[in-house]
Amino acid sequence: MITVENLSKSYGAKKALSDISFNVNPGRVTGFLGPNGAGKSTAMRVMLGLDAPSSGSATFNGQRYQDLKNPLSVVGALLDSRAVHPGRTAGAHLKVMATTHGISKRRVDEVAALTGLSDVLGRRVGGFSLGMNQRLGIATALLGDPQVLVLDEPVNGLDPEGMRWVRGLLKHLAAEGRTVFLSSHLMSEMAITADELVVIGKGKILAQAPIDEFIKAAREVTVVRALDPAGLVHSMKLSGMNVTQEENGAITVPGERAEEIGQIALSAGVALTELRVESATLEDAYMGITAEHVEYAAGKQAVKDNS
Ligand SMILES: Nc1ncnc2c1ncn2[C@@H]1O[C@H](COP(=O)(O)OP(=O)(O)OP(=O)(O)O)[C@@H](O)[C@H]1O
Repeated sequence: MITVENLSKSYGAKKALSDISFNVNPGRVTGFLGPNGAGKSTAMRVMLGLDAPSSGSATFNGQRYQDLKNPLSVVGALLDSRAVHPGRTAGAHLKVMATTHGISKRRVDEVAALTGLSDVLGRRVGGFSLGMNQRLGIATALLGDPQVLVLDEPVNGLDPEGMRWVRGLLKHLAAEGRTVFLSSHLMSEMAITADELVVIGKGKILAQAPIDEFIKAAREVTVVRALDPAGLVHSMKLSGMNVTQEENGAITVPGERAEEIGQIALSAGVALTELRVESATLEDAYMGITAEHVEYAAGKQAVKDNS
């Protein structure tokens, strides 16, 4: 379990994190989503003790990362997969990490096999593709067989097969009861990987919810087409519906209203050619919430400027 409480971080006058609080629970994959510059990497760096918070705290099962006796066996982290010395071989890197943290050499072979790196352990990291670097970063994070994983953009640079592999691995680790926390810009990937979402914008938490609820909260729309659209729109408006006629000829109404529209069409004697409810996607929900945040911020700024 990761607990982030009232965490703030400023770089000079720049507030990268403003009083953020959230929990990341075991047994689930939790996605950390936010636009560029939202504060995801800063939050992860502070959580892992690489940057000091201005105030607040982040703990792993109640302990700060800096206070953990065997950090690699509690928290596995991937922040920048290119941070490994390019002249070192992948095997040497993993062995050094294992030796300095009291982890057996056998575990190096296990994580290499798990991440598909067994055949390239003798190759220098400088010649690795971004995808191979990511695999090495994930192998390093798994070395200590940790209960918690904190991964910044783990699928960055992976091909579709690699992405599928990471997705399967993260779901498997969560199913074993581990806490998995990852950031990603890839909305489609997050939609099929994460169980839970924490959304951040401009250093503030905008939402934390199970991904299904998050998407459900975004607006659904009922789409209808008819042989006599003008007649149907007239009848729908008489019933008090908030109707929009789209340029492509479709008629849309906010919410799930298919049954009511079917009844109205029947009473009006209008034949329907299409009637369906369109659900929001993760991207719709995300764009909605981050756009609202931008509008809100602009409003606040305008008030400030006028005062
Ligand atoms: N060392 C630093 N010095 C000054 N400002 C910083 C520093 N690190 C981050 N920032 C600023 O803090 C804010 C948050 O940055 P951060 O890298 O955490 O965002 P992010 O959500 O990870 O973005 P991205 O998705 O682009 O990686 C940004 O405005 C960034 O410019």
